Amino acid sequence: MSKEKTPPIVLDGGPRKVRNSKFRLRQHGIYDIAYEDRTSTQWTRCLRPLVDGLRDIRSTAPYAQSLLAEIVMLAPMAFIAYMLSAVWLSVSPAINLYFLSFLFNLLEDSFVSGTLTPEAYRFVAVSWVSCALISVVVDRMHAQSRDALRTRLRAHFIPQLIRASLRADLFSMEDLYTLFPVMARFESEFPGGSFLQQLTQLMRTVLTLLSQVAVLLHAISYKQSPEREVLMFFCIAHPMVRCFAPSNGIGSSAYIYWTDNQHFKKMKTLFGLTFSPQYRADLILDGVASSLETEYKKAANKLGYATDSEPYPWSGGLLRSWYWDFLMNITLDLPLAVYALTLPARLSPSSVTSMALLQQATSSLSLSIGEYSTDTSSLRGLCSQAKWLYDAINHQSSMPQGTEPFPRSNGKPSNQGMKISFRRVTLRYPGRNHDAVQNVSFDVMPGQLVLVVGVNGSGKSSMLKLLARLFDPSAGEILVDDRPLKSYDIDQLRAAMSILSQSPVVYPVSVRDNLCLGLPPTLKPSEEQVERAARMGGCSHWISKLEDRYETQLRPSFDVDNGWSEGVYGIVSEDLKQELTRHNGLRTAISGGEKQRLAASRTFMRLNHSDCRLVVVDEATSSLDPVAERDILSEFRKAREGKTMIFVTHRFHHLAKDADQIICMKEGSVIECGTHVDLLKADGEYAQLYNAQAA
Ligand SMILES: Nc1ncnc2c1ncn2[C@@H]1O[C@H](COP(=O)(O)OP(=O)(O)OP(=O)(O)O)[C@@H](O)[C@H]1O
Repeated sequence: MSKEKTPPIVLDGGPRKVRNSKFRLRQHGIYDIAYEDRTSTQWTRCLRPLVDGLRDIRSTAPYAQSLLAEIVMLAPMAFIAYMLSAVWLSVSPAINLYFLSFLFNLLEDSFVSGTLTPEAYRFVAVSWVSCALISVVVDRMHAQSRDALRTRLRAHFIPQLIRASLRADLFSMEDLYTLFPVMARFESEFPGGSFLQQLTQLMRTVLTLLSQVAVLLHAISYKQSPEREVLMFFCIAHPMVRCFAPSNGIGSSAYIYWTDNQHFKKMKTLFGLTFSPQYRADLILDGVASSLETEYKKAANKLGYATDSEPYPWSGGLLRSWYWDFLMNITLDLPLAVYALTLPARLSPSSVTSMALLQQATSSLSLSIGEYSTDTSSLRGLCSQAKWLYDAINHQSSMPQGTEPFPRSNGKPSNQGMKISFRRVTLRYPGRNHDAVQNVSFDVMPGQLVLVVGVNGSGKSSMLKLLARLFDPSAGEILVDDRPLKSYDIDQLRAAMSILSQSPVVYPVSVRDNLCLGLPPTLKPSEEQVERAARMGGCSHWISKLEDRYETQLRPSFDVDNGWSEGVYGIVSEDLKQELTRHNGLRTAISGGEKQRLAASRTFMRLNHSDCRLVVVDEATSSLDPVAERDILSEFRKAREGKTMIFVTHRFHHLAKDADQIICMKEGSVIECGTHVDLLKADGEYAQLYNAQAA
């Protein structure tokens, strides 16, 4: 066995300037970091972010204003309770500080006069305790009103985001997470909630700071000069240093980071493969599973001890220069030390109370200022969050939306199939260097049964995607009922189409809901109607074997956040774990063929109960046994009345003779078009494909 060489330890590198680049680079373990070089204009280094920030705030503040107004209107009482409680929680530290300084002043007076005033002590004690009690009650009120507001926010904004998201075209889908401010688990998703929280946080920090400064000034104003000035200086020295210290080693600039380390990338990929359920079966079937551990170990060994934690400002290599931390520490403790050292020379009761006050004041003020310096940058974030939410809600698809109703009221009666015309249509997918559909022209007349055939990758499915307007042609035009496809209201047009795709999906809902999704919202299908659709799609048999039949919850095709809320916090007993399992819904997995039958039944449900004028079946029976395939296709043929039907299939022998038109595609182009008899006579590509099947 060959002995692996121990890899070297990689230390962080300091900043380095890249020639002809406006970026500076530094290294953090396996990561490269790039940030903007601002050293040439030193004075703008501090001002620039401030000016940029103000400019941003100016442009985005109207969004924040609208969002705030919308939140207030949603739940005025909860909002008032939330804000009032926030105000109390902000000023209560200052009130405590006030009582503390009051107490110290009482102490001083007692020392000087030699008499105690019990009423005054009682007053301070009662007020202090009451203040703490009020804070407990207000804390609860704050949490309750926050929860009430969040519930309203979710109910109000999520439907708007759903609508906007479903309007997005496939090009924007790639940016879905950038466009839509919903990334976390559904349970923690409250659009506008973090805006509200940050707004309150900001308000609380400013109020806390102001009230503490006011109380301190009030307390210090009782002292004699120069003690008053010394106290003042000591109180603000540390918070000021804290305020001006850069937040990390690259100042306040934003930065990017990446890694080209192949070993790390391999480890990440192997980890992802192992823990994503989608790959589990394939890993086992392909015999890859057994080698994953060894491969991971090999990659980890090659990576060695290089730091692979992501470069956040608080990780070692990116910390600010050491002297800032030194200055912070020394300003925190030194004033107190100096004060204490000089104390014996002028010992007085007043000096003792001053020291205690100084200690309390310095630490609480510096804490507030620390929070303040973090929160001011979030004023900018706060406004842009509001903008993000509104931008998402108002997101428009990059495909222009038509307004013409479908079917047109003055057009053909809706019991006729759809007429479809392709006119020199070309489609090139973004980032591809060849056309998936090239200069294609044909007409499908209302009510025709059309067969689209061709070898893999010849552009059949792409043509259907164009028809459903998942993509728009790069050139040419598509007409529906002699009007441009683009001119129609896309939702109404899609409602008149039923497309059964190559890889149908199972939704994370019950069998019944899987069948009924996509029906007009007002329709409440009866038990018989659901069972009939299931029968037509060949599902009755396997559904009858399920314990909960139509109510069985199905395991989805993709692991999406589907609202199955569950969780464990901390270490729980076995009994608790079992109780949780009892509450978790169990989801049933179904086979590939059953999925296709389910999807076919869903299509039949739509055919039977909605105004559907075009049915497209795209290679949707590939996992079915020949008998099931024949039965389903025959059900489709029976349901032809008043509909145009397009079948895309590689196994077309039992459809060919019934087809009014066969379109044969190759490399994105239509190379033959006609009836089965015509095309066999022509003895071209179609005849070859047909004869290959018959053989
Ligand atoms: N979303 C996409 N993005 C980029 N290229 C795509 C996309 N979908 C398909 N293609 C490419 O377009 C070409 C045509 O693919 P299409 O799926 O339309 O062929 P097909 O005839 O339906 O194939 P099959 O019979 O295998 O289903 C192929 O080269 C394919 O790689």
